[in-house]
Amino acid sequence: MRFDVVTLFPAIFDGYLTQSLLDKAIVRGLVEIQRHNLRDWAEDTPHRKVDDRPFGGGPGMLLQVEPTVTCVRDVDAMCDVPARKILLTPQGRRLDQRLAEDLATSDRIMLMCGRYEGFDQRVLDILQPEEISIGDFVLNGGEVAAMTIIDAVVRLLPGVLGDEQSSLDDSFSRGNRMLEFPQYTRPREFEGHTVPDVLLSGDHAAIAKWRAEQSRVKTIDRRRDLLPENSKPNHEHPNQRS
Ligand SMILES: N#Cc1c(-c2ccc3ccn(Cc4cccnc4)c3c2)n[nH]c1N
Repeated sequence: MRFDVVTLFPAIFDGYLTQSLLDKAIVRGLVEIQRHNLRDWAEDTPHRKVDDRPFGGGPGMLLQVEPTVTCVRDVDAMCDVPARKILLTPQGRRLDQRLAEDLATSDRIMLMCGRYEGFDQRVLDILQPEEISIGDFVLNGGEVAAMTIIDAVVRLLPGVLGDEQSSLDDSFSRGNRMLEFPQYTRPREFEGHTVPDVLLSGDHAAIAKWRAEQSRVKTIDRRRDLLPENSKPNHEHPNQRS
């Protein structure tokens, strides 16, 4: 899979791209991530300006339609595989595991990271990107959301996680809508806190039963909405692909 990230701050991704799981996936050719600085498409070259004040007044600045549309079209054309265009915005469809799994089926994804107050509306009208939000809180730009999407998607790609780390049993993965059971490792005791005896018993049936019960109790306590009898579909955003 290839990701193309359009951003005013490509350097934000430097540390992220060298973290082990992603770095290994890149080295193994399982994923490719290309960054594109929107300022490289600025018409006003001395100041590389790509933003301006909103018509009709209001706070802040908007990213202008001309450099953005030109950039996205140029980036899309850099590779034969057309990119699935995703625009990060607080107004987008909420990212969840189901959407991450859908995104993981794409061969190429372009992540459009805005800043300031976002993009001129004509960027959305012309390019028709899918709009995705990572949650009901306000960030300063799309870059953190883009990294979140890359993180959630790359771990789902075949071969990225070893079998022992399979994402299949994760909370939320592939329809699994239960929170994870508590986990323990060495030492067996720390400051008087011990490991549940069942986990040391070697009785795999009893361990499985205990873990299932722990997941159920935790889910009821914290995320009753995840239980099948309470689940509601995550309605697709109006401009979301089916
Ligand atoms: N995805 C996602 C997001 C964002 C987000 C994404 C892109 C941009 C570009 C600019 N801002 C600031 C901004 C502030 C106020 C109004 N509109 C925009 C962004 C916020 N915030 N929260 C999310 N879950």
